[in-house]
Amino acid sequence: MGLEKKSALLEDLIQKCGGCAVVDGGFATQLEIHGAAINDPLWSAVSLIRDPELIKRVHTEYLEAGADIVVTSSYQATIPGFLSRGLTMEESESLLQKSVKLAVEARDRFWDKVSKTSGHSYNRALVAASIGSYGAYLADGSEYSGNYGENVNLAKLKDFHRRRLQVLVEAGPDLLAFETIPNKLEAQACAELLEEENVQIPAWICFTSVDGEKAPSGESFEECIETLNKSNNIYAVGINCAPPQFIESLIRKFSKLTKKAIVVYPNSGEVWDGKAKKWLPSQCFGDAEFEMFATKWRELGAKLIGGCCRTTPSTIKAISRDLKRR
Ligand SMILES: C[S+](C)CC[C@H](N)C(=O)O
Ligand SMILES: N[C@@H](CCS)C(=O)O
Ligand SMILES: [Zn+2]
Repeated sequence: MGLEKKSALLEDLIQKCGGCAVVDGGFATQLEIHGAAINDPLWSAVSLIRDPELIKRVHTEYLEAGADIVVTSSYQATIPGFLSRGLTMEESESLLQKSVKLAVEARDRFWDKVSKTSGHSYNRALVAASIGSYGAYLADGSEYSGNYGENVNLAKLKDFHRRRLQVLVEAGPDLLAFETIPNKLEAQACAELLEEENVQIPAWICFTSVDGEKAPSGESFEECIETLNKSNNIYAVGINCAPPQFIESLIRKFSKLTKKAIVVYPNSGEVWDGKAKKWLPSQCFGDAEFEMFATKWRELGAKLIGGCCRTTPSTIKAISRDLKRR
């Protein structure tokens, strides 16, 4: 299936949902709720090695909560990350494939079950392969600073992303989800790579923001989005893993900067301490607030809405209830 047909699948889903589809919530968060220890350089991707069944369980919980799109466990799954743990190239690539396979299996099993029941309100979900930023791989919090140092240039970022992208594409997800991109250079690298590799799967590119106005690097979103607007591969642009109170004004800003669909899935409002590797208590929003926010974000034109870190299936249930009411 080519790019146009796959994009049409996403468009159909958005339409079936009444104009706005629900993305799942914090994947790592739900792993931790089930007791997974992910304080590790591979973070949530360590579960691909240790507990693949738990990954399927978490995907299923988000599907049950009403997610129309599930995001795979590959955010911090990288070939260099796996190699530096002593895995072979073959094993590393097989774990990447597995991240897609697990989500597809969970989706198919769930859909097989619910599509046979009468009166259900679920849609057949799509699987988005997560592609975390270079900063996520560095595991030093730099997905929230955008500061990759002077030695990181466009070629290096493309090299970092290339093989993982190829393997994930080969595994056949419905979508590609570039997550927590903190600067213009990496957004450009991802967009150019999609074209160079002739990828036939629609992608979204999500940035983080720590001030509610700009990318973490300090670059304006106008600069960051410019290259993305020219790309046929990119279906949606937006924000993930930033605090929810920033989202309203960022949707307003993005609507002026792009004709692409807008995707938003913020975290709970807590702040990641990259050194201590833990979430710091901050202004934290609960399910009821997310439900109200989601109504507003939809009115402002977001086409894909969900949650990121520290949100859970109950957050997604609240968002889904709200967005599918009309
Ligand atoms: C989205 S952050 C909380 C992911 C974890 C981070 N890259 C780290 O490894 O420290
Ligand atoms: N998809 C990742 C994003 C982390 S910012 C997760 O939910 O674990
Ligand atoms: Zn997150």
